[in-house]
Amino acid sequence: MTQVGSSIAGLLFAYKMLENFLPYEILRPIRRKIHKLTASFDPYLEITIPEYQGDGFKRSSAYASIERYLNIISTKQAQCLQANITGKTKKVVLTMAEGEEITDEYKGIKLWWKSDKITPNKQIISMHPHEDEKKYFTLTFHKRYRETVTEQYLKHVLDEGKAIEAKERQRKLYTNIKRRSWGTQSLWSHVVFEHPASFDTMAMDPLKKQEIMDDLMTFAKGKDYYAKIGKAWKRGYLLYGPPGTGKSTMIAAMANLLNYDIYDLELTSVKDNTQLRKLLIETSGKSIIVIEDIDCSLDLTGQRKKKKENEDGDGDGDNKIKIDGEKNERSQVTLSGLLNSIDGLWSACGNERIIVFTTNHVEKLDAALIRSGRMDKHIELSYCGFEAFKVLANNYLNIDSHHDLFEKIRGLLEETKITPADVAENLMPKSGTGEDKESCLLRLIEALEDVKKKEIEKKLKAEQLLNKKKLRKKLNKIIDVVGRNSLTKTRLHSN
Ligand SMILES: Nc1ncnc2c1ncn2[C@@H]1O[C@H](COP(=O)(O)OP(=O)(O)OP(=O)(O)O)[C@@H](O)[C@H]1O
Repeated sequence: MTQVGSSIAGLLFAYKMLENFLPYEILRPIRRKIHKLTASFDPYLEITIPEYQGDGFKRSSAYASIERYLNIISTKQAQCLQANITGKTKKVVLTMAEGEEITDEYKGIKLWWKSDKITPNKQIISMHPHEDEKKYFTLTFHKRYRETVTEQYLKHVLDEGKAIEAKERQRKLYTNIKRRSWGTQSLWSHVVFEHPASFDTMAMDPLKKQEIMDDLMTFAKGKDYYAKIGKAWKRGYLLYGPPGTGKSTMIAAMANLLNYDIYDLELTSVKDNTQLRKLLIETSGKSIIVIEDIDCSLDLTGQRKKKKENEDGDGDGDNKIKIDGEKNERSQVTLSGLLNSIDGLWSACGNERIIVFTTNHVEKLDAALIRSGRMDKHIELSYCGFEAFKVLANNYLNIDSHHDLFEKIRGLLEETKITPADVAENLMPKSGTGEDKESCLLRLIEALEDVKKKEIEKKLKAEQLLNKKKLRKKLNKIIDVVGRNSLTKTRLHSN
């Protein structure tokens, strides 16, 4: 035993010496051999998770997830931490420093994690892209727990790490910008998505709001359910209503609730159906694909348009999108192309995606576009009611339940059609004027009374116009009858 021990010690010493001269590729197999030799005497097992896998070009996602998981434990345990500043938000993320060891416990099993790195000899030239730093984690545990650790614990660590990653990751807002030449590079460009909208601040009927939130949450948790029923994990929402009723705000609130990215698809910038399909396939999971004002992007007057184009000799059997570019370039995207691309997306890579169409004129949309299965839920966003107003009063003026002017406002809201955007505009205190809550509410009352007056005037005008039309119709009838009578008399006379 003494001899074996001293041989191992000798080998380890020789290995340490070699470490300074040999490149990582040669060191690795030697290291493995030494491990094999020592393992037969060691009751503990070791698993190594390197930062870069395979050809060394791609950072291992397992390493990233484990890093997130260990960050939580190491913040409490490690003696030496490394601070990293992330992204635009300048958030400080603490990770365990190299050489640090921390312990974890799972179902009564004790486990040791160590973060380490190999710094190769700088004099040796290597084509390896990450040569200067070879980080890795080692997990050590007793041999008798091999099964539980490899089959359960590692899965638990990866799942937890992924969940933390999803929570912490910066979400993105992607847009497809119009290009002068339709190149082959990625068609999306992105910025960090940091919209403050939430369902809490959405002004709408609370029951309807809850229903939408429940629907979204059911979808997000529905992975197994969608797999069970054999459907792609996706859901389509159609948001419709007049301008300023919160359609765009709701999309931001949806993304914030689910922690999804947003792909804002500008159809008028898409060259043709092939490019549209490419754009949709390039989108990632956990995302909301948005086509705003779909009635404006796509000529959806269906058959009428087709017929007219055919009459003009310009028809090719489908509706096309117009691009108002410098050369008035015309997009070749068609309605059927859009439908096929959406359906194709689900069959090709349809996991965890939401697609949202918005429109101010739902009646203009082609039935095929908004049928169930494509647009599963239709949500109407309408004029501001009293419940919605209360949310805005709380958002803008911190009035959480009641104010003496509320009753008057309730009455006026019942009689008028005003959008939440207009209500919000009137409730916002003007900067530098030192306006108090009451002044803002009084300004809203004034605006509501103004809207009411205009609506009455409009109604009166419409009534007058209708009466005029009716009168004209009556007069025409009388003239007609009188005319016919005189004609009959003349005929009788001449006979
Ligand atoms: N329901 C709402 N709840 C909270 N704020 C709202 C609501 N509706 C509108 N607003 C406010 O009005 C502004 C404009 O709303 P938004 O852009 O969401 O309306 P929209 O329906 O998408 O309009 P458009 O059809 O013109 O695109 C928002 O910035 C938001 O502050």
